Amino acid sequence: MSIIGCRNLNFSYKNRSIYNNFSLEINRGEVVGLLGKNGVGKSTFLNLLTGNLTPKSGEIFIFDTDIKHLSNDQKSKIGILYEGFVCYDYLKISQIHNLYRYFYQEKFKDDIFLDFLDKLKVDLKRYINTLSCGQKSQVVLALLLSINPEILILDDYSLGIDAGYRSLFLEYLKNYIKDKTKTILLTTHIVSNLDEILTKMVVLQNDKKPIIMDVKDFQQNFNGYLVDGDFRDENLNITSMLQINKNEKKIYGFFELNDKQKIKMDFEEAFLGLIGRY
Ligand SMILES: Nc1ncnc2c1ncn2[C@@H]1O[C@H](COP(=O)(O)OP(=O)(O)OP(=O)(O)O)[C@@H](O)[C@H]1O
Repeated sequence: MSIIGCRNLNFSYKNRSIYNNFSLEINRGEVVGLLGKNGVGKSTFLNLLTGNLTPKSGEIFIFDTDIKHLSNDQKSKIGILYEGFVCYDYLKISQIHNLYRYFYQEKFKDDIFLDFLDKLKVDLKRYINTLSCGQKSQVVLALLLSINPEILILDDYSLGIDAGYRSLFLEYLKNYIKDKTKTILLTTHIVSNLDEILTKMVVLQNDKKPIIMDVKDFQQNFNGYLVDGDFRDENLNITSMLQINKNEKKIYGFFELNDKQKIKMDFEEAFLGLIGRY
């Protein structure tokens, strides 16, 4: 049973088609990155998934249930971070904390929230609207993790947060998914170290079919090579090319070239090799 998915999804904004017969299955325990350049349709997918937008046609399901028919109990097991985090700006951190405790009762994990807030080092009496963008993100992410949802949907979780907090949050996420009962679907523009938690990547591309693959398969089969500046091979399916100078360039793709120098790549470089740098 897939826990999140869509079948033959079609969606357009007026005449700009974003999804064209898009199908996706995410299983329980997977951590899926919905990735791609600005404007390819990442937030749109999350908005379709959460019912904020309605598709032209196709089915969208969560917990194997059409999203139109999700029960309140099913909804309470989903934690969503919207891009730019809609948050109760006019409340103090302590008030929003109490609100969540009251609403989620024993489901709310106080220790997780307080542990995060301790690292944030701000007074709980501060109003949310007096916090910096990154601090607001930290409060919202702490609230989300504290309700311990079965499904976590994070739209651009890295917005405004610094490298230290991002790495702390990734550590928490690793712990959160350890028993393989939780599922995460996230979008982000910061892909460095993402391979530490992602199991699957869904790479959306303008006017092209999305690439859906396991991160391990991507890392094993995607290569980059340093070649001569004038290298050409019409038979190679080169996903992107980076001219370094007149005599050298890097080429990337799902191919093996035994007579060329392979580039040692981290996930970020491989990802840029896949989608191209602009
Ligand atoms: N309400 C709207 N009306 C018309 N076009 C829209 C609307 N919302 C988004 N778009 C367009 O649809 C495309 C997909 O937008 P979306 O926000 O899903 O992209 P994204 O991949 O999340 O982008 P980013 O990485 O910049 O957050 C973009 O080209 C955007 O300009």
